[in-house]
Amino acid sequence: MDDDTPTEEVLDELFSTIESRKAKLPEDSYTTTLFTHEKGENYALEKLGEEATETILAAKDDDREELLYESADLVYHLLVVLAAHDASLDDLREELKSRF
Ligand SMILES: N=c1c2ncn([C@@H]3O[C@H](COP(=O)(O)OP(=O)(O)OP(=O)(O)O)[C@@H](O)[C@H]3O)c2ncn1[C@@H]1O[C@H](COP(=O)(O)O)[C@@H](O)[C@H]1O
Repeated sequence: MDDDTPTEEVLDELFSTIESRKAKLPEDSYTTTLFTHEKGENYALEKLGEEATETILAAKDDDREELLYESADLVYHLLVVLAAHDASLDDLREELKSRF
């Protein structure tokens, strides 16, 4: 990811990186471990659940800094799971927009 990426483009840049990792599976990538773990998709789903729990605990503790940190972990793992199922960020945007 590029440090110069405008803040409003961060999610697109992150999702694009995740899709690239899924296609190329570079060895030195945490994202690759989520796509290739011996436990299969369960590993990424477990991580998603852990990050959701950690986000909830941060909110319960009223710890704003920790809430933002864990929310970022949660969103990253959610995007990996969406990519694993060939769902895109635009698909997610459309779903959200359909609820307006
Ligand atoms: N946004 C993230 C991101 N958020 C969280 N994580 C990783 O998710 C993991 C979270 O796991 P945990 O909270 O359980 O922490 P842990 O350190 O693994 O501790 P354990 O519980 O496993 O002992 C950590 O290893 C984090 O590094 C992320 N890893 C990568 N990204 C982005 O993905 C891009 C590609 O990363 P690579 O695939 O590694 O190249 C990077 O440039 C980042 O922008």
